[in-house]
Amino acid sequence: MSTFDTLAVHAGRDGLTEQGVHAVPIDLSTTAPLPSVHEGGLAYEQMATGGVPLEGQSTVYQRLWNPTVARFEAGVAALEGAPEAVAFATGMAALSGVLLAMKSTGKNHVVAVRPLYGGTDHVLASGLLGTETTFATPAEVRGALRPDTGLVIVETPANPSLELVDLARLVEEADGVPVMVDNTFATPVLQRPLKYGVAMVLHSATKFLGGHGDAMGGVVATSAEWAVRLRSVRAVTGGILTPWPAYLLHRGLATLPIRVRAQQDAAHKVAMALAGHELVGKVYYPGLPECDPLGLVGTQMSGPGSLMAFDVESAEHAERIPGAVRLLTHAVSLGGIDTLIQHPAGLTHRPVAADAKPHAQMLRVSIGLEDPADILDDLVQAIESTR
Ligand code: MET
Repeated sequence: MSTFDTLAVHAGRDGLTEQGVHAVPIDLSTTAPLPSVHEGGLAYEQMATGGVPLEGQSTVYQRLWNPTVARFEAGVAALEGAPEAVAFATGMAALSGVLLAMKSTGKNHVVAVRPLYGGTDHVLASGLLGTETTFATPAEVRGALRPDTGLVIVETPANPSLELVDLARLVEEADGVPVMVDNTFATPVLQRPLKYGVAMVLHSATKFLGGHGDAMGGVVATSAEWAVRLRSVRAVTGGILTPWPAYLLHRGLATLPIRVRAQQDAAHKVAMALAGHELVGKVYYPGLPECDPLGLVGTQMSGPGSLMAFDVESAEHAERIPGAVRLLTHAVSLGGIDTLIQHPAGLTHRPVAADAKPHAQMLRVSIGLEDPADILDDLVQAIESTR
C-alpha cells in the first residue's frame, strides 16, 4: 500500500517501462484502426454504453475513450480512494455530466447546499439542464428530500466564502440519496470525501490538480456504477477531456501534495496578517477558529487550504483593490502556483440570485507559491492605496 505522496507521483503510470518510455505518451489520435466491422462494432457498443475498452480492443474514437485521459483518471481515482474516475473537458462539463447521469436514473430533483461556485448555482437555479433544485442548509436537507430526489450537492470548503460542511452528517441527512461533493478547494491532499459515504467527488481539475493555470478539465471520482452512467452521458454529449490537457493535469498530480501544503503554509500567514489589518473586516479562512465552528479542520480536513476571502468596508473599496495589485493577478480561477484575487459578487458569482450572492464588500484570494511576505506586502499596498 503506497502512501498518498507516492501515489501522487506514480498513479496512472502503469506499463510505461514496458512501452519503453518514461514520460506519459500523449496519444492524439481522434480515431483508431478497426480490426473488423464486427469487432469494431462490439468495441463501439462497449464504450457507448459506458464501458471502457477491453484488453486488445480498438479504442474506436477519442470521444469515447483515450489512453492519456485514462491515465489522468487512474491518478485521480487513486488519490480520492475511488474505484474509478471519469474526466471531462471542464469542471462545468463534469457537473453537467453528473446532472444528466442523475436524470438517467429516472430522478430529476436535486437538493443543493449553498454557497456553491456561481456556475454550479446558475445551472441548478436556472434548471437549464431540465433538473429541479431545492436549496437547503445542511440541517434542512432531510426535509427537502422528495421521492424524485436523485442527488444532494454540496461544496466544502465552499466557493467563495469557505464555509465547511460536515460530510458524515450530511450523508446521514441525505438518507440514502447519493451525495456529490465538490472537492475543488480542498483537493484529496486535505480531504477525501468518499470515506464518509459520499457517492461522487467532483473537481474542477483546472484548479489545484493541474496547478499551473494552463490546462482545463473536470473529473468525477466515484463508484463503478456511477462511472458507467457518467461515461454513457460523456459519450453522447462529447464532453470528454482531450489528451493535451489530460497530460498536463496528470503531470500536475505529482506535485499536488507539495504545492497544496506549501500554498497552505503561505495562506495561513497571509490570513493571520489580514485578520489584524485595520482596513480589513471579516477574514474567511477555515484556519481561523470562528470559520470552523464544527471543528472540521484536523478531522474531516487535514488542513485549512489556501483559499481565503476578506471583507473591506465598502463595495466601492472592494472593487478598487483588484485594480491596484502589482505582484498578484486580478483574475478568476484558483489553485495555481501564483496568487489571484477576484471580486465574487461581480465575477465568479455574478449569476447567483441576489438573496444568495456573496456580498459586494468581499474579495477572494487564492494564495500561490510566492513568498507569503511578498503576497502580503502587495495585498496591503493595494488595500491601503485604494482606501
Ligand atoms: C468564470 S468564473 C470561474 C472560475 C472558477 N470556478 C472560480 O471560481 O474562479
